[in-house]
Amino acid sequence: MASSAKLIRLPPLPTIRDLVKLYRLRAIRQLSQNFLMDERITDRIVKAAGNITNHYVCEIGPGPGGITRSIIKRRPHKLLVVEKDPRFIPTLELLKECCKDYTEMKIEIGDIRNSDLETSFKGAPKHDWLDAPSPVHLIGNLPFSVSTNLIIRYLQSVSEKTSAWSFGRSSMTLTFQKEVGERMVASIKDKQRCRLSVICQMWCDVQYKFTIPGRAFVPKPDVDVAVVTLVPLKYPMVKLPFKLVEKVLRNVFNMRQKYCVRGIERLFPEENRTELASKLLKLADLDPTIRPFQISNQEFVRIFYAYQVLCEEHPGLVDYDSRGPKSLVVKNVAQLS
Ligand SMILES: C[S@@+](CC[C@H](N)C(=O)[O-])C[C@H]1O[C@@H](n2cnc3c(N)ncnc32)[C@H](O)[C@@H]1O
Repeated sequence: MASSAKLIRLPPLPTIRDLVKLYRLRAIRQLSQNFLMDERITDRIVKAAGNITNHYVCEIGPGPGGITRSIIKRRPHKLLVVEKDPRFIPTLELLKECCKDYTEMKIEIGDIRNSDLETSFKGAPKHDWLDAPSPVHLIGNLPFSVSTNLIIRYLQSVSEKTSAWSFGRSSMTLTFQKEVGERMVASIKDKQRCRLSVICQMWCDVQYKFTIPGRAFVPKPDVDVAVVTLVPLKYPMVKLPFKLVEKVLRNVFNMRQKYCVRGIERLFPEENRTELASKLLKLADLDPTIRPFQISNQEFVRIFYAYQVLCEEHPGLVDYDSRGPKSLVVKNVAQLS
């Protein structure tokens, strides 16, 4: 890799002064623009993604192109960069020109949440889910404002094998606020364990790679940043609809400090709550007095399947939402009897 990197002539990364003067650029707070200008760090992020040479890469939020340079040095076959801020077009066009002999680079100006990754990577080989991970990779120093929301969407796509995961087990190498990264990998009894930990671990092998100190960014954010990789599991821990799993976790973790039975009760209309919660716990063979963060992934799987059994017995439960209007409760109670 080191020898091929030498052959590539990339323009130098614009300095901060360049960014301000040439592009009259000011980091926009709403777009979470905190730039990485240190090549050693951007190289390390890309290295965390594994082998990308001749592969298909989507970079989310390239900004002035620090990580983009590190990606290009590794010569992917195709590189799609999705950036919301059009002020970066000239810098990105320059990079596109430099790598055109070996990497087909496409610049998409828009919101990553509207990007159709399946169409963008049309032509990439489709791997069987049980094969080695696919040659499609998502890499990004994500805007904090969208990162958690985006990872939930991507996990749903992983569970449904759609979007980038229609090509097989595509990997993600993304940055998060340090505390969010710690939550994603938190295991049983860890005080950081929450809904996000379990939902990530149901479908992916999640690894906290390293921490980037806030001072490495321009402008410096108030927090440190985690680089996390997620590779979909060959055999997901659960084979149930994403929405069901998400709903159970949302309710159980709603009462973090209380016995788990309290959160489980919220899955059921008030009138039948006690009876159905105790039935679920019996089916799942779970102690009602443990707290949500003390529940292992395997035990959560038993809870999901027990809830599924109850939903099949009482179809009205599927749409029941404890936050919903009272009328919904009455309707569901009627269906339960
Ligand atoms: C934290 S900065 C990182 C920039 C660059 N990758 C780096 O490491 O220096 C986040 C980038 O994402 C862009 N961005 C923000 N929201 C976005 C969205 N919804 N879709 C695509 N890009 C977005 C911002 O304009 C910004 O360039």
